[in-house]
Amino acid sequence: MAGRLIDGIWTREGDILASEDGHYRRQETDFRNWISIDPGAKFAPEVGRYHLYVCYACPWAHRTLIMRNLKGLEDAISVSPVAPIVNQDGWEFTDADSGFPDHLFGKRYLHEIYTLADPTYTGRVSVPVLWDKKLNTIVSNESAEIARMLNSAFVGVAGNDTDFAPEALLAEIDEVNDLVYSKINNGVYRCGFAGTQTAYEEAVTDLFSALDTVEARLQGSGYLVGGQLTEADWRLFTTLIRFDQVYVALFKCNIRRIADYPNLSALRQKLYEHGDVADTVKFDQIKTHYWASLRGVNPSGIVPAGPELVL
Ligand SMILES: N[C@@H](CCC(=O)N[C@@H](CS)C(=O)NCC(=O)O)C(=O)O
Repeated sequence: MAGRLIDGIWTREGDILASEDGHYRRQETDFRNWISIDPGAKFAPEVGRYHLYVCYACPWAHRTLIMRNLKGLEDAISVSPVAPIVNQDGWEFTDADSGFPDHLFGKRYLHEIYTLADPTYTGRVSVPVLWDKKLNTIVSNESAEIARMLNSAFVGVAGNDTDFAPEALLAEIDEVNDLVYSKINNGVYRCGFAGTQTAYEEAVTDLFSALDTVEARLQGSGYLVGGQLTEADWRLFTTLIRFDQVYVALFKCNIRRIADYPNLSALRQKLYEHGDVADTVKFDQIKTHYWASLRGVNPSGIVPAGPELVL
């Protein structure tokens, strides 16, 4: 999207699409610290210390919003969502009246938050970002790791101590997460941002064969791992909820819809209705973000009226 920071200076670029060989590759993230209960840890789990910068449209940021919600961490960890449309200057805040202010610093762009943490930062400016108000720096901008920390590091601090990544199931959760990440969560982007017919066909075949695999895996208990609700289900959910509304048409993920898979539809419905999770799903922002921002795949920026939302 838009651009990136080079030695702390925002540099405009075109849309992120495929590499020269036609395949889309997601870049590794840079801030990889962990909040930990270990005595003497640099980042300790304290109420009111951390802040999440997110975009409601983003499936990666969505994981962290869901975990914050599931664990009852709303009062412990504050949030500033960026506006859903990305322009040439990257993710942007608005004034309070327009609904997307930076509650901590009143900045205009997310890249200014990255340079507060590291004035010479080089790299992509992505959401989510977990910010430490005490040390004034970024703890992490890797959603998988932020979600794990929110699940595991706030025991006794969180309003709800349900463990979505229990030790006994961890190996299997990680194994399912790997498949879901590479073929489904990131798989839809590999379809949408493919630059050649071959790269697209490879991605779309991988995507639908992985959807078939998880559909079969859900048969019986309705959950992916251990017959119980785990992080693996939540990580699949953020793609499922966007799929029929966006990915089918915009990213050409159109062999089948999630509505055509009974077990995946049931999981999508069940998780959407779980607790207050529906509050983290903002369909208007999801549609606006994808259709109006990703001009490389939708040059007009027109947001389609459909499909009808059946949930
Ligand atoms: N590895 C990151 C990826 C996050 C990511 O790609 N977020 C997108 C929004 S959906 C973003 O901010 N992209 C901006 C960019 O890469 O320039 C994570 O999972 O946290």
